[in-house]
Amino acid sequence: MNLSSPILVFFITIIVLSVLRFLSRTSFLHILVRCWRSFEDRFCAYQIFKVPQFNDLFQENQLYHKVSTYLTSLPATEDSDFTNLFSGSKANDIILHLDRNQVIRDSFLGARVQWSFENYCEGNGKRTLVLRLTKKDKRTILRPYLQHILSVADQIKQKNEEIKLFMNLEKNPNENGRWASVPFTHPATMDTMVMDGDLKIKVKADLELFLKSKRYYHRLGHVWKRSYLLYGASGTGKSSFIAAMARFLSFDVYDIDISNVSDDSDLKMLLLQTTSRSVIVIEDLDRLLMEKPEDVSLSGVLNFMDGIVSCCGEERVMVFTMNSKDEIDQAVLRPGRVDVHIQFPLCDFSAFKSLANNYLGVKEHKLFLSGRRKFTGWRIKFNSG
Ligand SMILES: Nc1ncnc2c1ncn2[C@@H]1O[C@H](COP(=O)(O)OP(=O)(O)OP(=O)(O)O)[C@@H](O)[C@H]1O
Repeated sequence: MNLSSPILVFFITIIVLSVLRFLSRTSFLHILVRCWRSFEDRFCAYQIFKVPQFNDLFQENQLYHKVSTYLTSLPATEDSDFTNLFSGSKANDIILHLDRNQVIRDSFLGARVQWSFENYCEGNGKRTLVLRLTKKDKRTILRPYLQHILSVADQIKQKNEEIKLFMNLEKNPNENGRWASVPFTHPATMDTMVMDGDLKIKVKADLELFLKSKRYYHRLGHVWKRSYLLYGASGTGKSSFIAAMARFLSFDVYDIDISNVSDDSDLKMLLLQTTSRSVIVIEDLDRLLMEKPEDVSLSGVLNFMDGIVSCCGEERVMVFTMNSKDEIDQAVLRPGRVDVHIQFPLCDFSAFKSLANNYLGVKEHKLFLSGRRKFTGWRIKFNSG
């Protein structure tokens, strides 16, 4: 035995005595609790409410909607032990939805995260999505991860081309908001619209330019919106053209029924509850302005058209229809309020032949006169941009 052995024994004895003293003061359970707490302290949680609390507008949280779309697309949802099945808007379409308290794991840039659907108000089904991740990863991945989710959800929406028609059916808001939605199934597209070919190209180019002009609008300090006036006699294809525009843009349609609007602030609230990337429609604006309804004032309508209150959302196309704009005060249609005017003429013979071809597959008929196809009466006027 050399000299270091007694010193070693001395130190080992001291350590053993200290551990015994520590254990005599602290029960094993306490140690376990401490370990668990320090493990839990590493995590943080974020809640995404379906309808934000204290939101009098009952406006659905778009982040909730997009995160649900994203989670539904993950293979982990299919692998989950308990998943709800729903039919989709298309035939034979099946949608998976996680059940309450089921957990789904995902990873992003090497970090692991965990999602769960939870009810924050037992009984009435108010739902929230909870994201859990470590505090260490929070700083580096939270924002990029959420941005990633938003862009994946947008891509899924575009791929599915599933657009919705929203209608304001009742005057009083309820828990689900002011808008009721159904899948938008109007069959009109830019291809099926019968109109002057040049005009169709101009409209498509205008819409495409609008989509790319976010920076331009921001630089000028304008709300990123574009307004169209479609005018012409009844049955000349204005509503079909709105459907074709929505399909071309893959935007949802919000069709405002003024008779279900209780006052100017209700009109504002409806606009606030529309989402970005949408077409907002007021049909028969001329009738509305002539009849001067009691509930909604002219200034309420003009503010709506200016999009003053729409500054909290972006990428909106507003469409107003009229039978005729002759009697309308020019201030209502001034540039900025309405950017593009498109006239829809009565059907001429060449338009009739195209419609017969589109709807009935009749290309030639003995009653059809030969001659060049020329559409007459279509007119487009750009007020701005
Ligand atoms: N230019 C067109 N191209 C394709 N279809 C058209 C055209 N014009 C009219 N139609 C067809 O005629 C029908 C009536 O058209 P639509 O409802 O779009 O007209 P509208 O101008 O909106 O009428 P209203 O002002 O009464 O609402 C639809 O079935 C539509 O498909």
